[in-house]
Amino acid sequence: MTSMYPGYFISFEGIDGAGKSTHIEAFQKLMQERYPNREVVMTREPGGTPLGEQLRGLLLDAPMNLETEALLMFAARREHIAQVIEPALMAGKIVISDRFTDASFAYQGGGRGLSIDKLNELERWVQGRSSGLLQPNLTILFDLPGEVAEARRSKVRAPDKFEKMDLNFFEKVRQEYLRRAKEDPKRFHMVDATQTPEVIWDGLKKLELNI
Ligand SMILES: Nc1ncnc2c1ncn2[C@@H]1O[C@H](COP(=O)(O)OP(=O)(O)OP(=O)(O)O)[C@@H](O)[C@H]1O
Ligand SMILES: Cc1cn([C@H]2C[C@H](O)[C@@H](COP(=O)(O)O)O2)c(=O)[nH]c1=O
Repeated sequence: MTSMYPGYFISFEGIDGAGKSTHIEAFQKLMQERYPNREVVMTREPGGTPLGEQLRGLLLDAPMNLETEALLMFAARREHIAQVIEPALMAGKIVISDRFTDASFAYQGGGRGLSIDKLNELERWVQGRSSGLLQPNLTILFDLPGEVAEARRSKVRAPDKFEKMDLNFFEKVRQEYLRRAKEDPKRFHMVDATQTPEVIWDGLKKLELNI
């Protein structure tokens, strides 16, 4: 929602291995160069606060009930919004978050099958404001077929709980991301992540933002 705060909120999304991390730091630098009078805050979900990072440790490793998982994702998000995102946006900063609520819809909803009504309720609870829902102004979605992402994912580091999921899970996650993007085309910028990193970066550099 563009007019809610003086700042600007950008999220990066995609299935694991789609290529967000490859571009996010360079994108932060690009924003800082382009908008030298604005502070650029880089953060991530789950995480972004000391409590959120503790919850991340649990969420990425411990087996748990699906509703517990969704509630903890939103609990970490509530803290993140209160401590980091909202104060930065109110101060006119640019916030870049590696994942936000679209990931809950995609992973807990699409992937795991939690009802979208329940996710909508949690979203309203955590992000509802008198002027509407706190949402990113821009969401950059790296879209990639599950099998390509699987082949790209690191074989060096041990996979976390989500990265261990099968192709069918990631295809459902991807489809929910695509459904969300179709529902809100003004907010989403789609990246065809099958392209080379150079081509993807050229596209990101050309993005015109209404900051
Ligand atoms: N466009 C690309 N073409 C080929 N390989 C790529 C491309 N983008 C990233 N990679 C490689 O794919 C792997 C996964 O990329 P990256 O870590 O950026 O994904 P990610 O979406 O951030 O994953 P995660 O969400 O699990 O952190 C890395 O080894 C990276 O070098
Ligand atoms: C915010 C959020 C994240 N997830 C999942 C998606 C990823 O598998 C991990 C985070 O790992 P990353 O390397 O930092 O991308 O968490 C989720 O299932 N639901 C969420 O709301």
